[in-house]
This record gives sequence, structure tokens and C-alpha cells, in this order.
Amino acid sequence: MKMTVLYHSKTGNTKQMAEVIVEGIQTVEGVEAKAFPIEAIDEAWAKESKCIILGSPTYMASVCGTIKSWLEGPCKKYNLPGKIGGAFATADYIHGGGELGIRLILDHMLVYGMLTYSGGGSYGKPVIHLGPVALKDHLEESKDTFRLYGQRMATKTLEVFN
Ligand SMILES: Cc1cc2nc3c(=O)[nH]c(=O)nc-3n(C[C@H](O)[C@H](O)[C@H](O)COP(=O)(O)O)c2cc1C
Repeated sequence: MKMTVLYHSKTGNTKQMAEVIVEGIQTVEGVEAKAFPIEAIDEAWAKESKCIILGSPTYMASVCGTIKSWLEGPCKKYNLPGKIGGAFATADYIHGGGELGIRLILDHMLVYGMLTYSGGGSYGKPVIHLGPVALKDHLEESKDTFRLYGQRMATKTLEVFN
């Protein structure tokens, strides 16, 4: 079963964390995942994927414009309705608005008829409420949580679609 992690990344932080989520997904048997920058998506892979996870750097306490524009049109060709959707962010500051960006992505996914998911508190600690946020100066410390997030998203995707 295929899963896709998409991101926009200007200075590499969001790309790095997208790749960590892929690592976490790959620990679950029966699922294969790839990460693509939003500008170079493998169209066939994304269309076939049962889960799309979208990551953005936090700009002005929201998503960056590239992700917002993609969500307002280009995303429609990836058969989104009925797929599981998740979101993550990177940011400079703990109160910089990462979760607001995640929330905006999840809202768009709901509008497209996706089944949004994060795992929330259902797996115990670490609790990931809306989606994981990694801070620029603490990416290494966030990697275990991002791997777990990938694992949780993969487990749920298999459960729903197998
Ligand atoms: C135009 C712009 C606006 C930003 N606004 C915020 C912000 O509101 N809050 C925050 O915590 N970080 C903000 N940042 C920092 C980025 O979100 C952060 O460095 C991010 O990890 C960059 O991701 P990237 O390396 O994938 O491009 C901003 C960066 C830029 C370039």
C-alpha cells in the first residue's frame, strides 16, 4: 500500500522532517512511502496513495504561500476524496504558529473529503495532537516523534484500507 509525504522547503528543514516521517512509515510492514517536494510530485504514486501527508514551513503563523496555492487547485488531480490526510510543520519558534498551519491544511483536507488523522492521544505518549511541529534549532530532538507519527499514520492507513 502506497503513502505519500509532500512538502515545500526552502532551507531544508521541512524536507528533512518529511524524510523522517517516511522512515517511520517504512517500519510498518505492507506500506511503502515516498516523499516529494510539492514542485516535483510523482503523479502516479500520489494518485495511488491511500494516505497523503503534507508539510509546510510556518510563514507568518500559517502555511507558506506555496502550500496554500497548491491546496487551492493543483491538489485536486490526486484523487483526494476518501484518502487519509495528515499534516506537519517546521517553525523557528515554539509559539510561532506551526499548529495553526497544520490546522489550515487539515481544514482544506476535510473540504476535499479526506479522512484527517493524527493519532491524537490514542497511542499514549508522545501525544501528537494535530500533527507534529519541529523547531529549526531542535530538529534532531524531534526526529523520534516524527518517526512515530509516520508509524501511526501507516498503521491507521493499513487498518482502514486493508
Ligand atoms: C517568510 C518567512 C516567514 C516565517 N514566519 C515564521 C513564523 O511566523 N513563525 C515561525 O516560527 N517561523 C517562521 N519562519 C521560519 C520558518 O518557518 C522555519 O525556518 C522553517 O523551518 C523553514 O523551513 P524550510 O527549511 O523547510 O524552508 C518564517 C520564515 C520565512 C522565510
